[in-house]
Amino acid sequence: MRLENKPNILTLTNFTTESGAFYATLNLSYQVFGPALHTAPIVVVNHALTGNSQVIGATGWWNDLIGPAKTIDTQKYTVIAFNVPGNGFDGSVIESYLDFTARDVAQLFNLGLQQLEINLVYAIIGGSVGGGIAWEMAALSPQLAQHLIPIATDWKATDWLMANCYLQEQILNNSSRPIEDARIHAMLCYRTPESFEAKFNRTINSELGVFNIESWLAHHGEKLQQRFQLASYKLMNQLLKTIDITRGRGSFESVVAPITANIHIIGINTDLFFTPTENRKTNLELQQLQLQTSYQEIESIHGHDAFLIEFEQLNRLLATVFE
Ligand SMILES: CC(=O)SCCNC(=O)CCNC(=O)[C@H](O)C(C)(C)COP(=O)(O)OP(=O)(O)OC[C@H]1O[C@@H](n2cnc3c(N)ncnc32)[C@H](O)[C@@H]1OP(=O)(O)O
Ligand SMILES: N[C@@H](CCO)C(=O)O
Repeated sequence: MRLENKPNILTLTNFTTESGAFYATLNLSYQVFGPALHTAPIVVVNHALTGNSQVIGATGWWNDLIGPAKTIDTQKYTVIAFNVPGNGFDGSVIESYLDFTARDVAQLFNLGLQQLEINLVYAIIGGSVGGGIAWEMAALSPQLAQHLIPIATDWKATDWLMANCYLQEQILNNSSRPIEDARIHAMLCYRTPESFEAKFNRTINSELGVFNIESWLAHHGEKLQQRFQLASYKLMNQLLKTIDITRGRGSFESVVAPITANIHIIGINTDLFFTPTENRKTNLELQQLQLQTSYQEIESIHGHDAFLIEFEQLNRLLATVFE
């Protein structure tokens, strides 16, 4: 799948990943929405697993939150969104998905901002793996953002999340229909039993002669197969499982202490991937360290994907940050 408009491209040179892989050059693409760069406060938006830099527009994935006169008002804020190199939407190529961690991508995004002479942004916001990359960006450049808004995410992948990513990787490497089968499994993590019951209630798809939950899962599998590449899925899955701002750096306290941003954590009461329990713990630890932090929760039966569904709540929770 292509982006609606050709993205801008930055060339980053001599980049060594956390795992020691050397890239002489890497292309980092981005899109800008709203006022030109350097003419208004900047909001960095990080995409999630199957997203891209097209945050708004005909195929935009956050149109309900971002745009003219929306909560993140593109008449007031310049929105910049990078593509994760290798996400399949901009032609950028990486050698192996195993080379990269969430922190590497955060480092690339921060280098991209530096190349654009952006030293301070109003906010960094992202959902799921995009929120994890936002945490990593703040840990790498603690004074970069005035507001850090991690949604449906945390500063670390838990063992439960790693376990599901491992299963995703097994499917992606071994199945004869890797993208379809991986997406079917992933949908069980992105939603909840209550969400399925509310949608389908054991009904049968009379046209296909299968349960509606089955045809719905098959539909999501086929849809992703049409719009996403296998190598990109493997990479995004690898990024999800490697979120951890403390890896190789010491204690959580020492890593977060220098962060000057006002941290607005937004969780989802039914998120199976990044649980509200973990989010509350993070908020409490930040409070104890006297960082500027708050925790708010989206209430939804839909689980992790609620950050792409519950826009009324998301708009309300973010209104004060962007008013
Ligand atoms: C932040 C990011 O980067 S994400 C980037 C964008 N990501 C995505 O778009 C992810 C894929 N999409 C989704 O996960 C969802 O569409 C969301 C989260 C965006 C919205 O969820 P919902 O509005 O609840 O839609 P839901 O998951 O029920 O799916 C609806 C689809 O299932 C289809 N469907 C519904 N019931 C059935 C059924 N019984 N059998 C088969 N298909 C069905 C609908 O026709 C619809 O199809 P379409 O999407 O091709 O139009
Ligand atoms: N539905 C989301 C889930 C990942 O957080 C996506 O496809 O990107």
